[in-house]
Amino acid sequence: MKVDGRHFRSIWLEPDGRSVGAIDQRRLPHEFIVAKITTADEAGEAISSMLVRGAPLIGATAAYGMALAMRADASDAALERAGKMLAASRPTAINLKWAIDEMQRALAPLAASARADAAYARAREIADEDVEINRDIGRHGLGLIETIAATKKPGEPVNVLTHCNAGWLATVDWGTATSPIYQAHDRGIPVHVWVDETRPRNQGASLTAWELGHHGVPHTVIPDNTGGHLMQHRMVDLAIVGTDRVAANGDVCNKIGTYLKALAAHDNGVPFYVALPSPTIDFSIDDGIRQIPIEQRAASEVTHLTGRTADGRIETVRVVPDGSTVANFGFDVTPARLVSGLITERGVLSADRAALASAFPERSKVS
Ligand SMILES: CSC[C@@H](O)[C@@H](O)C(=O)COP(=O)(O)O
Repeated sequence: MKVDGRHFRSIWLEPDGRSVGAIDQRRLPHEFIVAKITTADEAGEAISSMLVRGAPLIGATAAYGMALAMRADASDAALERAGKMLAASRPTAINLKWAIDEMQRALAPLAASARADAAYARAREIADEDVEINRDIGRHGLGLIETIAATKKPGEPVNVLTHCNAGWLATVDWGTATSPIYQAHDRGIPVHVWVDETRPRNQGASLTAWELGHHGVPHTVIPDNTGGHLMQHRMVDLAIVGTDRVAANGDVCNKIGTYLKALAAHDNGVPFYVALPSPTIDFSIDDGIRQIPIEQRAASEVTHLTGRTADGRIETVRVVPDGSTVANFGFDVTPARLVSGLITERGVLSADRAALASAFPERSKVS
């Protein structure tokens, strides 16, 4: 997507053919800085520090991390070691494990001398496939927006609520939840997005708002607790969120607070859709609530806030009293019964085992 009129992906291979460029998402929206990742360890650190984040981008970064590892040492032991190190960088997004498995499956049968080139080629493919998948998610999700737009008065926007950042920054390009929105906007359908700020790290306020603004999509940032009120007053036509892992039964794990939005949507008859690429499906898990590991992050993400002062300095301030205990669960699970549908690259599916398995038979048999 575009940044100041110039097309960017969130991650790319640098012209030197070895190192990897990525937008440093910790600095947005205040500073647009490109980071260079030159080793597998740096790729792991980029994921755990959230320089890159969002399930599909975590997967693509891990794939490039495996390629960087193979460049340094293409032995069997290094292939195993790099996979373990990268897999430990964040626990919830299954795309991480998916990408590492893909890389190991492609590289293990090869002679060590052939592994580095093959690893860069497969990482590039994983990144390119993500772009195509997200484009297709947008095509399928567009139908949902078009149906609602047909019920509106001329010029009246379709109001979409989203949580966290499942935009192009969270993927390689297009985003998952945002892809239908961008495609509707690009076709001239009036869309307006309610952007949940998404405490504690504020991915909505900092990243989704930044992306939508750069693409010219009308949007309003709201405190996390606002969605229920908006839904009661018919100010939300549709909710679309992303996900870090979908269990085989259709349960959806996403950024903390997603479940509360799904409950409010259910109570108010607002359609609640989840957009996902197939690598986000974990067919090895049957019960999302019991089995998906939920990341717990540093207390400082809750106790402190970072922002720009009036004179342009970036500062971090404490907002919680000294001595208070805090909890920082990164994700929650929305039961499948609250999900109106799953927007995938192969169409909009019901959130259940049969629909997932029949749309992705090759994946459902593997795990
Ligand atoms: C297309 S991204 C889907 C999810 O990864 C996204 O909604 C999300 O929760 C991201 O969480 P984050 O902690 O910022 O990595």
